[in-house]
Amino acid sequence: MPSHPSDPTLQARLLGTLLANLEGMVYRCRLDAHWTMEFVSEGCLALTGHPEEDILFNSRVSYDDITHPDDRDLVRNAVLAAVKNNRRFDIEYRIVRADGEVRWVWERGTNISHDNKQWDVLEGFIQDITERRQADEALREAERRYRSIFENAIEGIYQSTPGNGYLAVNPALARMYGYNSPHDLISTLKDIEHQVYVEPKRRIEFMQLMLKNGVVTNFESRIYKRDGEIIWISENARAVFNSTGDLVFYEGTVEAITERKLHEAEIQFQATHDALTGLPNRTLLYDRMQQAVLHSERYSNITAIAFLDLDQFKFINDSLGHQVGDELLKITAQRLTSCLRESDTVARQGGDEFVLLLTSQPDEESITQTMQRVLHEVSQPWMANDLEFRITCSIGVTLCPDDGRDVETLLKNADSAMYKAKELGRNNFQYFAAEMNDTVTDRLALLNRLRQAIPNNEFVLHYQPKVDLGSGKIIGSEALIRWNSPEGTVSPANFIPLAEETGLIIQIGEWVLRTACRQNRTWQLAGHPPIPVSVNLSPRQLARGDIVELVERILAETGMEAKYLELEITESVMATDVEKSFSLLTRLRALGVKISLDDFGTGYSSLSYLKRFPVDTLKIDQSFVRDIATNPDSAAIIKAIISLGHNLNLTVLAEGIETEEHFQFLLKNGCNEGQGYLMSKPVSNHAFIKLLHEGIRQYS
Ligand SMILES: Nc1nc2c(ncn2[C@@H]2O[C@H](COP(=O)(O)O[C@H]3[C@@H](O)[C@H](n4cnc5c(=O)[nH]c(N)nc54)O[C@@H]3COP(=O)(O)O)[C@@H](O)[C@H]2O)c(=O)[nH]1
Repeated sequence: MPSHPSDPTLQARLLGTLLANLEGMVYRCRLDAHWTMEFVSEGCLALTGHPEEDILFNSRVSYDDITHPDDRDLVRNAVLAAVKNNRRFDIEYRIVRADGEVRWVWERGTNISHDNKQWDVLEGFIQDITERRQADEALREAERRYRSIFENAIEGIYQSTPGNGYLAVNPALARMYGYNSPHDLISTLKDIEHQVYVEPKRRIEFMQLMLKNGVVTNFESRIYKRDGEIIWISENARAVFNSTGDLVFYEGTVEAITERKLHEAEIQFQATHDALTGLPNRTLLYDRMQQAVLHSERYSNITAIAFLDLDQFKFINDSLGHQVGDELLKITAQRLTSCLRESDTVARQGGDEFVLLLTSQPDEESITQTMQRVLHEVSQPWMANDLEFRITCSIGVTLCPDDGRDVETLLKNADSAMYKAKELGRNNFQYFAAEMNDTVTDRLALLNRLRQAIPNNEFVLHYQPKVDLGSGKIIGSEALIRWNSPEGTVSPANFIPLAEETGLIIQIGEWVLRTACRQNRTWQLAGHPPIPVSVNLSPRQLARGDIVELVERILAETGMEAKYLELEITESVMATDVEKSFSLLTRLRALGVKISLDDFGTGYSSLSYLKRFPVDTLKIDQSFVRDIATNPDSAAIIKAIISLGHNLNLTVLAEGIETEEHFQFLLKNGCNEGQGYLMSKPVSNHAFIKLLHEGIRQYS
């Protein structure tokens, strides 16, 4: 028969079972100096390591002894306070077990009323909570660590709400965004989308990515700092959901990447721009051209590609030095840029070649106007070494889609048109025409043949007499090269510029100098009246700097006296590297060689140099002579040159005299000497000897 729950025997047995199996110790003790135990449950041994009988009535050890010395006051104060206030006490403290191990315990108890008035009695329960305390401590430690990371991280850390505000940010993020403290940031930024992101749509993209993937990685954006400064940041973040799957907040890290971005931009810029001029380079040009071609095709508008080459740049670079050459390229880059719209592109193709990309052009007229502007701007004077210079350019223009629909073709066509512009006297622009491509092929073929001309003995010299205008007597000769190529005679006007461009002129010029001196000496040895021979000196020959040695060597080789050699240089040679030219010409003069300034009046050199430079003769350019009758300006210029020359004690020679009228005008105005078809065209060596003997027609 089952016992009734109120049966005292049953209750005692249940209580005994409970006490025996409790993890901890039930006790009854006196509130005295030793916490004298009157009763302890079976758990005493497990808790303290002491058997019950050792503790009861302090037989071997008191509970006060077991209490950790550092915690005894704490325990006593807590118990006394509770007793005084008639409350339960509830304390955590340490005990020292029999084996010396320190354990944390949790004690709850109360003062109970009883008949003995000698001492108060406490009843309670003491439980080992060491594991929990350790777990709590570990948790607190972990929290401390994470807080330290949060507080001291260099990266910004945040939690933000989908509602556009911040829940928490660390000091690094506040600093990064220019705020005094995390609180300052959180209370100011209530609308992340507009207050933080420079492009507010980035916040929307951020949220969309979160919705789709739950994370964003390396999410790079530009953001406003508190003072309005814009910086680049990179975010790594994740969405945090609650147990029911609702989005609670986003949390993530922020890295300031402005420096990296600037560095990347710098690298990108370097990869796509020319280091000297800062202009887009070939890579970027091709890219933009490709886009422009597509645009032209889609919207049926014109894209113009202009290939521009500086005239005489190589000469300037060689003679004035690379620093001046670089300066000129930079100035040209600026001038070109100033002529175009922002949407157009000026690129440096390499060397002294530039490409202009003009998009969405309304018509050819507008392109023509731009090209005229470019020619004008490029030819403006510029200063180097305190000297004023001018340089011109030649431009080839091709149109998309009419002349080509791919980058390579368009550039090739523009290049061909540029060569045409060079051929037509430089300082002009030409639109591409299909037949121009043949010209480029022809040029390459010509160059190949030109290389073989000296070894194959294909050059000869012709001579044009120089005549004293007063007496009509031949007083000199100009050596002019002729090329009897196997394919026919090639005019020097066609191959000299090519030889100049490619440097072949150095070899050719040396051949001319040697041949002219040798033949002149042969005339003299044959008993013909000795007259000087003039040889054209290319700017490149002078720029090399060894011309004096070359002339000396050839004079020695041929036995010709220096006074019979005249070197014709152009004005530009004199005006480029002034000191170098001055020194070379002075040394040539010292040998006894004469110097004449060819094509005078067409260049830009300062007249002050004329006074200083060792020059003997001014050769009035034939373009002025040709226009004597039709252009009063030309006539006036001729008169001025004659007067200038005479004032400087120079001989003045006019070239290109083709008519009696030219002759009379020049004679009347005091020009000393002349050259031209009226007297004689350039003739062969043999024919010239004949002229020397027979003389030419007498004038005046
Ligand atoms: N560096 C070198 N340049 C040279 C050399 N030989 C010639 N050249 C240069 O080539 C250009 C063309 O020369 P060319 O066809 O020989 O023409 C010369 C004369 O034939 C021409 N001329 C002379 N008189 C008249 C005339 O009355 N009318 C007319 N239309 N042309 C005429 O002028 C040219 C001479 O020019 P210049 O040298 O300025 O005195 C030319 O630039 C030559 O310089 C060479 O060996 N080396």
